[in-house]
Amino acid sequence: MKRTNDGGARRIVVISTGGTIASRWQGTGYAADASGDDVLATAPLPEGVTVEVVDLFNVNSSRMTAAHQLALLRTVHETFADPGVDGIVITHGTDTLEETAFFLDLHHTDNRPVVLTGAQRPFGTGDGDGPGNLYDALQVASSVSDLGVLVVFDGRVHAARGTVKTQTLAADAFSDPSAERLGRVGFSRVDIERQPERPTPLPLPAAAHTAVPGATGPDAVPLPRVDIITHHSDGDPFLLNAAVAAGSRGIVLVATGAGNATPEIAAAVADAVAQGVLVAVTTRVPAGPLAEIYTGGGAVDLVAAGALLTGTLRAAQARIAVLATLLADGGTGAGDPARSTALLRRLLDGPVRAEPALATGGSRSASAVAARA
Ligand SMILES: NC(=O)C[C@H](N)C(=O)O
Repeated sequence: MKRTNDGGARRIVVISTGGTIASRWQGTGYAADASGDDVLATAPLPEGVTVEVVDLFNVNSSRMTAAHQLALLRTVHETFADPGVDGIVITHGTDTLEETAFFLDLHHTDNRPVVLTGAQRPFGTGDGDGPGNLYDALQVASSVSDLGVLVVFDGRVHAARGTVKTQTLAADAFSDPSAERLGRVGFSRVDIERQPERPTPLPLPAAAHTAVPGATGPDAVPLPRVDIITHHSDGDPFLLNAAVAAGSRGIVLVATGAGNATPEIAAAVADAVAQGVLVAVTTRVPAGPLAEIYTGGGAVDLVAAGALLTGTLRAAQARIAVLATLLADGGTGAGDPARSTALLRRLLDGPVRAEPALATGGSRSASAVAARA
């Protein structure tokens, strides 16, 4: 379907992927099943905008896979091959929206915007937030440039990088706990208050040309396995070792505090790295950077074991950075580990070092700091 408001000088393509914005009652619970045309029909169009709809898939986003994300990335590139397109809006479930947004952002080379949005309340309900979010997303997609991939939700404009789902049900579902939002949208205005920080984008991965969502058998492209493992009191290396044994090419360790675990886990990380597995360390704490402060199984030892700290990126987006690295370096995770490590370092924020006074123990000795770890 194509819709135009008032001459429609700005051409926006809406790519529909499912989520609550497209979800209807199935008798036992909600699931995505409304078409992109039906979703678009719920929203008014900003003045001067023409919209075309692409129905790509229709899934609850907890079922999103790397094959879906690669297919979406390919569709974005194909859509922007048309110079007459001014921007793209993607409707997406909120559960994994931050992963897809970041994956697209890491590969986004165009100055035209890609804006992801969705809803916390289902399709076709009188109190739904989908129509307003879609209207806002269209407004942003038709008026900004050079900001990379954006998340527009509940009147707020967020950079893809760092933005996570912070509310399970409330309408203001997204924020970056470590940074301010980029801007606001509302009352027919888009106000951008700061520029996002983005690394040099990656080229389109070769696997993007062949990965088929849901494919098994000969159509299935072997995409690298990347696992997330969370540390906690009583934590041991069992799951990390099991992930390596299951064929993981990348592991995100969700550590405690500023990036700490145990000596046993640090030893397991060293073993994994020796086998060519990329290991990134993030934290269970919602906000703030990772930092090399503690030994005794802390971030100092995890880095010495060959892991990379993820700056302020949290688990789901750190996993996407590892996945994108592996895809860029050969597509299957069988590339050169040293090259992969250098590339992943570029995609992550640089590790934040401890203040010199604390790193050397200040008036305390370094071993006293270690003993307190
Ligand atoms: N609000 C939502 O969109 C949640 C939904 N389960 C999804 O991610 O598809």
